[in-house]
Amino acid sequence: MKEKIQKKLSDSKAARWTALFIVSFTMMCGYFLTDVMSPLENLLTTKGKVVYFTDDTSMPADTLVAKVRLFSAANMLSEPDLTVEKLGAGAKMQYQEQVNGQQVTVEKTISSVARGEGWSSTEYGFFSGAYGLINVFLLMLFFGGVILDKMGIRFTGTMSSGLMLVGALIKWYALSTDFGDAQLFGMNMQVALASVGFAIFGMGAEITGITVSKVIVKWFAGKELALAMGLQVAMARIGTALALAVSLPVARMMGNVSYPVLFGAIVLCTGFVSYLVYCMMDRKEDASAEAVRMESGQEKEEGFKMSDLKQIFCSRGFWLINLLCLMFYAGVFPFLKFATKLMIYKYDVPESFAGLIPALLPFGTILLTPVFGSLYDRIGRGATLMIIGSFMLTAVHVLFALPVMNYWWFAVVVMIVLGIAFSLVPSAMWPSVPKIIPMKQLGSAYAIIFYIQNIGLTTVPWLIGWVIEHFATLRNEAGVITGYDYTAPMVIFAIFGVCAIVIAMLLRAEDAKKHYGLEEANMKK
Ligand SMILES: NCCCC[C@H](N)C(=O)NCC(=O)O
Repeated sequence: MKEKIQKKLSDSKAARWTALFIVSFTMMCGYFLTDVMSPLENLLTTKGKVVYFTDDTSMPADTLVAKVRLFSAANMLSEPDLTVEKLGAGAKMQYQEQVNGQQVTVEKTISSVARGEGWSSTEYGFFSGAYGLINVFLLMLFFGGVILDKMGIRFTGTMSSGLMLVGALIKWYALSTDFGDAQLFGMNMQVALASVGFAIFGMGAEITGITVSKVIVKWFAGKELALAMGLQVAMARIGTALALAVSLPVARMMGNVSYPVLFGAIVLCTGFVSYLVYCMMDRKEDASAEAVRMESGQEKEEGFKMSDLKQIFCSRGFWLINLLCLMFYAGVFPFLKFATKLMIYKYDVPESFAGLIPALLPFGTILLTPVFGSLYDRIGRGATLMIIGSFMLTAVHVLFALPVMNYWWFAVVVMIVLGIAFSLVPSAMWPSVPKIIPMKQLGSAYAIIFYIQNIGLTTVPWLIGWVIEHFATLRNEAGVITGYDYTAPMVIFAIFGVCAIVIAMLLRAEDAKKHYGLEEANMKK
């Protein structure tokens, strides 16, 4: 009689792709919430109500009331019974506006009215960077990696996806509440509390990120690893793209910035449940792997020891990946936080469409990341792909910094190029880590990379918010904001790109010396 040969659950194609889909869904929900506030920068940084017109322009409500009153007085019309509170969808307004140097009377219809929160650009930058606050300053990402290697995938992922949910709910509470002039930690109470929520969420999101990376290596090592990682990143990008595309329309429709966050929190609940489902599969995979080990008489793998960290810290290739990740991602994710407003003020895109142009970036990566991942699996050239991606990132930011070509279509083309760069580097970088660091230290290795990356995700939005407030904001004599000049912030982003190029080249040289195999295919023939 033929003996039954034990197989691991992950040897089944259907099982491993199902596991991938489930954990990627959890991550996608997290990415949605991460960027759900990015298209709301203009609304958050406007004080009082904002009026949206049917022709897709917007205006602070008190400015509109003043203009309409002035128009009525100048035209000897009876004083309109108009206050900011009375403005509502469907109302028709008449006032005068300068068009091509001439005063013309315009008639507009209000499509919706939403409440602006009156944050400063610095406050918005602080809030956006708060994502990595606990990860960086309380070293939680580092400890998260150690917890992952010590306590395992099921415990860590359940804890971290729960933390994402708690953080999202705090953020929603902060944004849906009017705290008046109350202060917390010497800051506007709403900004401070929303930042605390975002920091707790960010801790959960990043620990979930390293857990999901380890899950994928566990199921796909020696198989379609880069394709699987590419697909996971692609699904995550769907979350980012949806956030960028739907957030502002939802906020406008509901009249308040808190609703997109509430929607994100509900989505996250489903992500949490899907991780619990994955935990059942993970248990089965462990049981089947143990049966295979027993049958083949293999030694049990030694568990993670703190001394293993030394091996990680001593690898030059590992540090180069860290630095590349820091610089490359500093030029992408923080940029997305400010990109919608850039579209409005530099490229003159109507506010309701402005989020769609940055949304092209993640949408493009949805297709391309798995394509490049599969390319890396089959033909290799990982380090080269990273160099090309870094060149493209730099070119994109230089083009955005130029004071010319301020056309919306140009912004679209440049954003597509950024999408290609943002597919090339992640699809080659993440699957390269297991070529440098062994499996049992992988949780800690990914955690350290994410930790260093989070230093950028935290401090770069602070820097850019501050630079926009002090060097990019244009005001008239009365101190009223009239526009923005984005040259300085975009030059800063371009510098990150240049650093990424240099580091990616050093990484390729190191690979040639140490034979990590970054230029070789992942799939064993
Ligand atoms: N906006 C989400 C930030 C997630 C950062 C995360 N540490 C990460 O790098 N994930 C991989 C990726 O390419 O998104």
